[in-house]
Amino acid sequence: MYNAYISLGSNIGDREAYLEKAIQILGSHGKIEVKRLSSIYETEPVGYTDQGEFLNMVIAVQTSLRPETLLHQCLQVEFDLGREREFKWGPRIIDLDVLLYEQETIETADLLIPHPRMQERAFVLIPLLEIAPGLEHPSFGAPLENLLDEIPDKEGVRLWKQINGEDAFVHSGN
Ligand SMILES: Nc1ncnc2c1ncn2[C@@H]1O[C@H](COP(=O)(O)OP(=O)(O)OP(=O)(O)O)[C@@H](O)[C@H]1O
Ligand SMILES: Nc1nc2c(c(=O)[nH]1)N=C(CO)CN2
Repeated sequence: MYNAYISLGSNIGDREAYLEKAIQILGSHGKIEVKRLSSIYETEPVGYTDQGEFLNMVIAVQTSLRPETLLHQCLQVEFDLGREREFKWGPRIIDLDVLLYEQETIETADLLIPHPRMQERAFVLIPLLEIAPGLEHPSFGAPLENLLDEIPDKEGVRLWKQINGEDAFVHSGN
């Protein structure tokens, strides 16, 4: 089994329901076990800023799937929930990114791990550190805490809903 971290984001419609459904679907095929859930954070949009606030969270999973297949499962969840790709960094009902897969670095045409922008995104690092304190970034060889310290503006990430561990949402096989 391999350990991986996945970030989720939504800024259209019933944002919390989309996060919840995405986690349910991901865990429903039996190959991905959701081990930990961060709290949900409400976050100001980064990049393209003329859009609504996001809900963001990070989950820790254990899986027998290799990274490419894990990515495909994530893209399938986006498809199942009806995501339409409008434009890069634009509004979306659901977005799933594979942040880390063990301590591997992967660079293929379709998949970059660690996620290439995770180190500059407080909306990723804050929930990730909540469930995985002490984790190191495989490429920089630096603790994620240090990378978060280097991000100047973190006020745009606010705790929205505290999640208490494993039984917060129904997941893994349901
Ligand atoms: N680690 C990764 N996790 C998710 N998608 C990835 C990853 N590495 C590469 N990709 C590719 O990125 C594509 C998804 O891009 P998408 O439109 O969701 O980007 P975005 O969410 O708008 O921007 P960003 O990548 O900055 O979060 C996927 O089709 C996938 O092939
Ligand atoms: N706050 C926030 N901003 C974003 C997000 C996101 O999930 N949260 N996702 C983006 C593209 O992946 C671009 N900007």
